Parts: sequence; C-alpha cells; structure tokens
Amino acid sequence: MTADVMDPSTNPDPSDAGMDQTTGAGKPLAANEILGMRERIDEIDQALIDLWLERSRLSQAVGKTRMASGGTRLVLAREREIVDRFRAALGPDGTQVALLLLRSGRGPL
Ligand SMILES: C=C(O[C@@H]1C=C(C(=O)O)C=C[C@H]1O)C(=O)O
Repeated sequence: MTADVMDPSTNPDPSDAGMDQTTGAGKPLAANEILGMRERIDEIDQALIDLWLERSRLSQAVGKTRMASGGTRLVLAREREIVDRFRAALGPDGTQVALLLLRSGRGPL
C-alpha cells in the first residue's frame, strides 16, 4: 500500500523540472488543490494539539484529586478500556496513540 519513498518511480525528487517545490505536485492545479487541503490539515492538527493538552491537564487533575483522597495514582482497568477503544477504532496504531495519550497525562508507568 505505502509507496516506497526511496523509489523515484513512486516518489520522484520534487526538484525535478516542473514540480512544485512546496507541495511536490506535478501540475499547478494539483498544487492549488493540495494547498487548500493542507489548510484544513493544519486546522485539524491544531485542534488535535489543543485537545491533547486539555486531556492531559484533565488526566493530571483526576490523578491529583484521587491521590489527595488517599486513592491510587492509576486505575489500570480504566486505562485498558481506553486502549481497547482506540485499538477498535484505529487498529494497532490506535494502541500506540492511546499509550502515548495516557502517558502524557499520568506520566510513565
Ligand atoms: C484520568 C484518570 O487517571 C489515570 C489516567 C487515565 C487517563 O489518562 O485516561 C486513566 C486512568 C488512570 O490510570 C482516570 O482514572 O480517569
């Protein structure tokens, strides 16, 4: 599925004549289309970053509240539910995303 980035037939060098340097497109119309889609990609990335940071702050607050009440730092059953949800939605990469997300809130295990 994934094109080999080192293979010039599937991933030519954008410094080749006629290629747009910024987008890597071979034709100006495609370059414009790509720039439009990149605007939305940048918005989505910013929303993901904002949500990531908000989630991390909430997770830290939950941990502090629980420990101040004499409870545990972690609740592994809840973490398992979250990892399962991400894996069900995104496949094996979802597992990795969930583990990074959990670590960013409660710190390393
Ligand atoms: C935030 C919590 O505390 C910890 C962090 C979790 C998370 O980031 O989702 C989940 C379980 C706990 O280990 C929680 O219990 O909800």
